[in-house]
Amino acid sequence: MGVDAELAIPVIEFRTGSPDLERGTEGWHHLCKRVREACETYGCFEVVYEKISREVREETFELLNELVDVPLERKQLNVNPKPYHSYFGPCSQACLYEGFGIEDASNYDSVNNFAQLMWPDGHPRFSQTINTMVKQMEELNNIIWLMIIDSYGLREKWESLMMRYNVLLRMMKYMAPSLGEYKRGLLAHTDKPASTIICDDQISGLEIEVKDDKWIKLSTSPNSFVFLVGDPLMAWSNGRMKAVKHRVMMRGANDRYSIAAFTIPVEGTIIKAPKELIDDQHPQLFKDFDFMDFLFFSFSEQVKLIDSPDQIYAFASLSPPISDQKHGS
Ligand SMILES: O=C(O)CCC(=O)C(=O)O
Ligand SMILES: [Fe+2]
Repeated sequence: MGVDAELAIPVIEFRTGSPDLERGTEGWHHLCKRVREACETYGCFEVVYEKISREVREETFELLNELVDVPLERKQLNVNPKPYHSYFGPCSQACLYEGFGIEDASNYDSVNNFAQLMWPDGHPRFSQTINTMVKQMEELNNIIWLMIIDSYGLREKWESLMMRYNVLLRMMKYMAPSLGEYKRGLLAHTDKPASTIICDDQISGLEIEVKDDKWIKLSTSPNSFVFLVGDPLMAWSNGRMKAVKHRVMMRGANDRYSIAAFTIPVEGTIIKAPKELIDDQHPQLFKDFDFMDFLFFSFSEQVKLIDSPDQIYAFASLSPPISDQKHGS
């Protein structure tokens, strides 16, 4: 169905140096409320975050341009047994898409190892810039997660609630379609990592579903990023937040470049809704589950026929749901 040009997702500003970013201030609580509302209503928002400099951002995209020119046999060295962590070239399901994966990319050595696979003589500027970019995106993600925790009144417990995670960086290119075409760049899906921060080069293409088959196209500014709630964060919130269905659709003469910082909870992490988010009005929707088991499940052959947003229900839903009273904590 159609793309609505009128509707837009919330834009939330995190102003550098502002007291609003100091935990506990009135401004902080106001931002927490806006973040929570956006995550519950849309499952995403645009965040204006100038702390990540335009220079680093522009250089990141220049480097991504260099990366896509690496010979295919080198690109194919980017392999990882974990789903969605490896290189994918254009294929029948996504003929415009190409993407690379760097696991634990806020760790310099991981980025450097990747760079050495792609460029046998190494590429220190790639390793440095990409690692800097990812560390700053991770910092942004941490602020947003803290806001989510505080927005549900769970401040006292934040240390136990904050999942430990690594950042999976994916660096992507979507080729421009033929003249006049409006063509799929990436299949509609909900994200399987806990949450995602996307940064693009202002060539639009990312669309989110606001209601059944009603889509809006996002367009970001050079200082903004898109935060997306993934299935595990939705399950953690006991269904209060929405895991947003999104896709990439390409039109026009320009290729699109984007990078995504995915939060991958560390091995052994159990996704479990805090007991404060379970009550009679909000019975527990999901059983506690191991994040990695879910990730492997959602990319397995048996699951291919299940629509992406339904996979988490197939994997972990409790039916009937159980309220706190019956379940205890
Ligand atoms: O490239 C984009 O804008 C979106 C990428 C995405 O949704 C994904 O890799 O899961
Ligand atoms: Fe996605």
